[in-house]
Amino acid sequence: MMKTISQNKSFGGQQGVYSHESTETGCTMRFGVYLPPAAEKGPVPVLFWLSGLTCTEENFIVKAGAQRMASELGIAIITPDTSPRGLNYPGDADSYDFGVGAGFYVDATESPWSDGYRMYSYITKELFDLIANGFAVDAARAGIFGHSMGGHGALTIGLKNPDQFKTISAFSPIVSPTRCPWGEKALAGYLGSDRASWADYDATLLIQKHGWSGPELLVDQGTADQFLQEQLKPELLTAACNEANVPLNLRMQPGYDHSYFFIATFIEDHLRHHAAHL
Ligand SMILES: N[C@@H](CCC(=O)N[C@@H](CSC=O)C(=O)NCC(=O)O)C(=O)O
Repeated sequence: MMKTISQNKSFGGQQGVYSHESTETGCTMRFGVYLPPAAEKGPVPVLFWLSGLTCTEENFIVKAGAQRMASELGIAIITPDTSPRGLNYPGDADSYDFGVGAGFYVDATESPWSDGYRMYSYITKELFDLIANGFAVDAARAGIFGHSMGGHGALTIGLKNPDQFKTISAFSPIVSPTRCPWGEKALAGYLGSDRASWADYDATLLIQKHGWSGPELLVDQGTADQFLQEQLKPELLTAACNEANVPLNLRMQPGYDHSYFFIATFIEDHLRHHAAHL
């Protein structure tokens, strides 16, 4: 059963926040839904936004400034949380890059995480179905985008589910979690030490394996991003796309950092990109 936390009129549409009891994560999950005015007349295309480390459903809603353009383009935006909350596994709140706020959009296989840290299935099945059946959206016209850890989530989920998500874009994504400290910590913790099992959650390896025949991948990356060299490594995405003949529009944006100020600057381009292909 879904509960309404808040509903606010925004640019003629409505920004809502809701909660529900999730069977995938075994806890109460919150998510945001922006519905443009066009949704009053019929189902609209829908974008799933995946946020980064430390975020809840709220960061994008209050910082990205996406509602004005989503209203104009007639597109809905769904903003899930980034992990289960309240499960209280030992150590789950000890660090910002693992556990609470850091689900990495995987289905964990290691105990105790495997019980509730099922963000891959949560997004692709449970939340997707809830949105498709509970809101005025056309689930056959869905896209996915995200930031940092959420950019990794958008790339990996989109690449693995091209029939479900027709368009993909990302801001400052972790492109290869098997080759950066954030990713190695998360994948080892959630999936165990066998690196072979990590490949299914690495966008560069998924591109090698499956390719991508949808519209070009749009990726924005700030050159002044504090995580650029150690964690994000967009050059690995370029190499994978070149090898697999996957169309990539990687835009290096001079002077921009990792923050939502950067996201807010270029969010319009991403929304237009998705709207043009959905
Ligand atoms: N606390 C950490 C970094 C936290 C951080 O920068 N989180 C980003 C996403 S990073 C990759 O997934 C974020 O979106 N934060 C929320 C916000 O509203 O800015 C540190 O200090 O290093």
